[in-house]
Amino acid sequence: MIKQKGLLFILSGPSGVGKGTVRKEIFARKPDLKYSISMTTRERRKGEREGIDYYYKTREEFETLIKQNKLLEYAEYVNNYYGTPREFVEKQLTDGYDVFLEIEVQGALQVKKNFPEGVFIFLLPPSLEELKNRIMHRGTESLELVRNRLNEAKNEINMMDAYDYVVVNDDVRHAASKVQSIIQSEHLKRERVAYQYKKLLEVE
Ligand SMILES: Nc1nc2c(ncn2[C@@H]2O[C@H](COP(=O)(O)OP(=O)(O)O)[C@@H](O)[C@H]2O)c(=O)[nH]1
Ligand SMILES: Nc1ncnc2c1ncn2[C@@H]1O[C@H](COP(=O)(O)OP(=O)(O)O)[C@@H](O)[C@H]1O
Repeated sequence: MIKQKGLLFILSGPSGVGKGTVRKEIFARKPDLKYSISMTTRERRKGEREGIDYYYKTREEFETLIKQNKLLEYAEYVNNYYGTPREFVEKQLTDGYDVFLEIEVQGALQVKKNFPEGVFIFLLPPSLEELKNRIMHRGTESLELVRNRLNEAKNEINMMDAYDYVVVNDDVRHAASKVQSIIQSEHLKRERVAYQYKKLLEVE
């Protein structure tokens, strides 16, 4: 029997909406999914670990990876590069595993171009006011950066139509459950299509 390819899920949305938080909640539940660890040129934060949170690269190393076409997508975000390793994702999908990306909007739109069969999930804040609170409470940004990020968020929210699903991140556990339901329902959808196709062949 031919092994079915895995599905690719992309969780994206504006900065500060809670992508990282929701992703961690989903993975704490030990789902049957492979998380794609990104590469970045940003400094390693306290508590972060190489190969668990990110693969940390110099700008030079990252630019070599770009030239060698080793990234499925990449984006420059607040003066740092972030990108998804192509080989890991393709290998897991071919081996039949589902892969989960948590990336910003520019990168998600690149994946959409190259990988339209992916399942694109947009995480939306309950309101812009709440988004501002979340960015400020995270405390890693100056007031000017908060303002820039909010303006950027408005442009990013306009890209929502390009996505298959929208999930409001009102409560972390609730949002994580909604994303898990989407994953389940995409599997059911695929099984149904496969079943109908098999039936069709039987009739012939
Ligand atoms: N395009 C792209 N974005 C990524 C990737 N990995 C992480 N990001 C996004 O980069 C942004 C900054 O991430 P990070 O520096 O960890 O800070 P955070 O704002 O605390 O999550 C977040 O929106 C992440 O979702 C990637 O591989 N590609
Ligand atoms: N549902 C939520 N309710 C309240 N605060 C949240 C929620 N989701 C995330 N946060 C908080 O918002 C801030 C931004 O979350 P983070 O996961 O870093 O966002 P992103 O990865 O999208 O930039 C963090 O301080 C996080 O604890």
